[in-house]
Amino acid sequence: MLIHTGPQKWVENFPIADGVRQSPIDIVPGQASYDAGLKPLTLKYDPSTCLDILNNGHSVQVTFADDTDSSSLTDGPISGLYRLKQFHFHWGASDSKGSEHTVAGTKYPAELHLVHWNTKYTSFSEAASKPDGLAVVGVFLKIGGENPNLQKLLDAFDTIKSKGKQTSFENFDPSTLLPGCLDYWTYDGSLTTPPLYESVTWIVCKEPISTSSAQMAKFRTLLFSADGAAQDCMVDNYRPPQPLKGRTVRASFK
Ligand SMILES: NS(=O)(=O)c1cccc(F)c1
Ligand SMILES: [Zn+2]
Repeated sequence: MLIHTGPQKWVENFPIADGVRQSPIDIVPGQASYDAGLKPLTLKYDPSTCLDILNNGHSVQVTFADDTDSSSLTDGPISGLYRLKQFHFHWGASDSKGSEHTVAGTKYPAELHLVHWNTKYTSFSEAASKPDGLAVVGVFLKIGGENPNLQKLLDAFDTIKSKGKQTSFENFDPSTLLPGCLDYWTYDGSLTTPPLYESVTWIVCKEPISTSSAQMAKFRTLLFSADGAAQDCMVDNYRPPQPLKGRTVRASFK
């Protein structure tokens, strides 16, 4: 029988799970502080840096070449240049849940995370444990029309169904997964999966992108389990909101 070691168990091996800047959080728009000093996000992605798509046993991840500044995040709430390393998703067993961040208690069916690391450090691995090491752009997915850009990812899922499978995935432009409006909330947080490092400047877009219910069903055909093991559907791979512990959430918009 299958034993799920969920988020409630993580504190035993990762005590930082009870830390002061854990993610995700519930974003309450009425309590966010508008900051006129926040710049618009500058996201410059080069599709030729896209390498492969992977089932890593807890999500589906698209990985990028990060040996140059070709795909980068600048401005917004950060200083310096952060390079895109990967993007991945979190989703639920049904369309009623799945996002990690919530907005005034509202859960979205899924959430996209675009993970960038600060080039003041020499690598993602070095940056991942530093307080200003990472910047993750979060984008909510809501049920609406079919998303043709998302479909390009979904079409690769049959070849990466089980844990550890990966396949080449080239010339994908992640900016096609961004909403038209890049208004955002930002706060200091953490990785939402172990090791839960408190190293992330979170940048959560206010505007969701669309996906269809059928496309969400495709996410749920992926497996947590490896080939040959008992099939365990990859669903509910989201951590619930964590205590704010006095943090301020700033808004880039009124
Ligand atoms: N879900 S997340 O906080 O974006 C994340 C978790 C683990 C590693 C990573 F690079 C990003
Ligand atoms: Zn994530």
